[in-house]
Amino acid sequence: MNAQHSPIPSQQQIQPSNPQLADHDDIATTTGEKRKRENTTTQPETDPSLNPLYKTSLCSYFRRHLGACSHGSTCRYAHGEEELRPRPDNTWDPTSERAKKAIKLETTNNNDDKEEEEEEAEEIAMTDIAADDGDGGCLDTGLSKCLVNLPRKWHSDNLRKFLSDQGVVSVFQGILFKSAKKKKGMSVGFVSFEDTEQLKTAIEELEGRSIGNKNIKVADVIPRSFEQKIKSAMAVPQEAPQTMEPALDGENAGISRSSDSIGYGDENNDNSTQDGSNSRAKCARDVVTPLAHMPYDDQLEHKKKSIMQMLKKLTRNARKACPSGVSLPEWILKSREIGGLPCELEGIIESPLRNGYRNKCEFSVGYSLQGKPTVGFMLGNFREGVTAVEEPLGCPNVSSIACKYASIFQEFLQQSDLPIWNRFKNSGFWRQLTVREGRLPRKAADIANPEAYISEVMLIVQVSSVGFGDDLITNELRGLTHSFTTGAAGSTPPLPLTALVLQDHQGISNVAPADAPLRTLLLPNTDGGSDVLANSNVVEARIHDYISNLRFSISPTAFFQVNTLAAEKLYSLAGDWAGLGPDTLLFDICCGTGTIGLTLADRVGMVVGVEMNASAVSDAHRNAEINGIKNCRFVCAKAEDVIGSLLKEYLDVRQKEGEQVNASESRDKDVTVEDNNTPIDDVLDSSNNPSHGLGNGEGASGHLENGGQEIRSQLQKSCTSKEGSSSMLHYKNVVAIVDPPRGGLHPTVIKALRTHSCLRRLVYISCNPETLVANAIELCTPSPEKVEKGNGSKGWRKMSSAGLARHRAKSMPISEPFQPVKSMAVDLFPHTTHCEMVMLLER
Ligand SMILES: C[S@@+](CC[C@H](N)C(=O)[O-])C[C@H]1O[C@@H](n2cnc3c(N)ncnc32)[C@H](O)[C@@H]1O
Repeated sequence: MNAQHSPIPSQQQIQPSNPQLADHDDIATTTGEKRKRENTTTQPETDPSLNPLYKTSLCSYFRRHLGACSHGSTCRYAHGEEELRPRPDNTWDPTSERAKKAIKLETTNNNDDKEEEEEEAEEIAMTDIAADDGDGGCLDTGLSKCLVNLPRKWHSDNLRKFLSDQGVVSVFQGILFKSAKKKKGMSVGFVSFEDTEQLKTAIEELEGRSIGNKNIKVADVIPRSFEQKIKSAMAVPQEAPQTMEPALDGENAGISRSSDSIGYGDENNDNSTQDGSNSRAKCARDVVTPLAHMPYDDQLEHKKKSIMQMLKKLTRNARKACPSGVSLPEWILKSREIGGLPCELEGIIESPLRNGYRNKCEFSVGYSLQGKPTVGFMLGNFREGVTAVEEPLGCPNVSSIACKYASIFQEFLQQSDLPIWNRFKNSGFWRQLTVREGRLPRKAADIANPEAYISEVMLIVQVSSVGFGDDLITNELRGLTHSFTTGAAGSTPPLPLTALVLQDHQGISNVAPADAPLRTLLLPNTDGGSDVLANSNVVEARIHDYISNLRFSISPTAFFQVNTLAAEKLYSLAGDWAGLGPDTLLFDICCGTGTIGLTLADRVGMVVGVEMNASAVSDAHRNAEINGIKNCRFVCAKAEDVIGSLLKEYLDVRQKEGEQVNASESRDKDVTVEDNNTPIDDVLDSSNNPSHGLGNGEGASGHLENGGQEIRSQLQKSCTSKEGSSSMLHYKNVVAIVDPPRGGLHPTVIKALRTHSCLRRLVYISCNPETLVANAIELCTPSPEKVEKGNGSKGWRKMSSAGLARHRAKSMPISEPFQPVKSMAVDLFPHTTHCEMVMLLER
């Protein structure tokens, strides 16, 4: 046997000094040099294919002598690309076509990345500049232009000098302007003008000019959000002072709330510049439903494209975060074949209802542009000094029933003795009206007249009662109740009215914490017979809706998807992708009123839901009961506080089962709250961790801010359920469906899901593709050989969510990554830029 070209690799042979290169005579290296044969000794023969380096290098004899290798099929080297196997570190023989392809892909992606970073930086800089016109105010887009193709090295002074030096029309004074701004490194600058005359002259002057070999382009300033567009069209209501105030709350600062509410601060706070509309937004319809001017098919196409852009970030960032020395996972290598996507985007499911689909609308109380007390949508952003409110009449996503209630309330306010909330002074009484609708069960065919199926309505009036006398309040509430009941009864057809709730909230923003006091106001008989007990607390307010033929009871502050029929499609898709069966244990993380788990309960062995909103959890229990579902357990806690313990509890039992551990021992074992990776005390501190910077809206403001002891005992109580413990032994398939708020999953939850290797499949439902991508980067990036410890998170505030995720991925404990398998969008929000997404991750 030819010892120098032995068909059987020896142990020595598989440990070359450079493990990337197999021990082979004359093997070509990456640099093209030929490596000398190494002395090897023949080892006892074992099955050569078991050797990790078997067929991981191309056979040079085979290549050079056109297929003639004396070892034939016993050769340990690959005879051609087809036989070639990846190396243990997942790289390919550097002389192979596959390796060359990977290198090419990496180079292209690096370039893409660079471009992406530049674009991102430019976008941020543009926004920074555009948001500040130099007077601390906001840019008037009507009197501003951006100049494109400026030298990157210029800063504002260069731009000002350039403008002053120009002048054919205005030869002596150069181009007149109000302010000119440019950031070094960007090719775009902003110029604003005092009046249209200045603007017109400047355009004439700049037309056709070039700097170096680049033609200057004068473009419209397209603001990042509607706020700038609207600003100039908005008069600050007469009540409010004309000064600018700093942004103080999520609602008005444009920080998104959960996707279940409608108001300027969330769904409406879109990047409207991407909707193809250049018209100035002047009405609530444009603000709330910026895509309403497009045919529905175009809206879907638009959403699909923007989701694709976002998904590509997952590929780019996971590749960038892939530790050196670890080869790129297959899904990244394959992404090139599908345009850089991490997996196929299988399409977008349309909403069964396009108009009036919202079952929940939050109407602000304020003044119209004409100074009239109004109930509807804010036309702009408080930060920009816009507090004007317009009636919701033209907004296609709002039902006519919700519009009617807004107008009944508006009429009432016009004669109320209590003041409307003033956002500048943080004073006043009436703040907001929320209309929640419950519908009858229906079939798809019923959607021809969807409003006929609205059978229940809950009204939630938010007030700030501090400083107002009880008698006055009681009197006003009596009048309010009367207005709603008579208004509802007097409409044609009469409006359903199931519950009227008062929410007392003192905070600056209208976004009330889950524990803001609620009071149910008794409604008089429709014949006006009984008196209104305005301060009664007796009746529990709730409405009902149906998903997949299950009845759901919903309390005032519990989350419920705003488009019930589309939500049904979303949940059934998630269920189909989750690979469910009788031996499945399904974790429903961020379960709300239990919708996902309960609608899928008949397809699995058991559901464990986790939700932090106590009312929603109590609804979930009630919903299980009214639908006769017995295989669900709901835990009331922040997911980050309990997920590690729950996974450990269930998955450890599985493992033990595999190890033939006595089942009764498992049944009786005490549940502990410690987690392999995050002891409970650490977890409880995690809200202080600055690296949790994904703007985890709802997640950040939990009502369960109790100590570790309380959570421990709560968990122990809920975890010692006999039923749960005894039946968990049968589950071979463990799946998680996560449906977090816009901020995405807490890092502790991501870490727990990733490091519990028994969890093989994860379905991620997201109302915010950006945080889905950020979370998926952490879930899908391969582990390094050695984890970086304590690399801090300095500067995390400035990082993009993807950058932060890459940073976190570095310190993720070594674990098998997930792979994106497929994704699909579901349009729950027609006429807006928002969309739900489902992504299947597997490992
Ligand atoms: C998008 S909703 C989904 C609810 C439910 N899956 C559904 O479709 O009806 C997100 C839910 O997560 C809950 N939530 C937010 N942060 C949470 C956290 N840290 N832990 C557990 N639940 C949380 C919210 O209260 C809300 O009910």
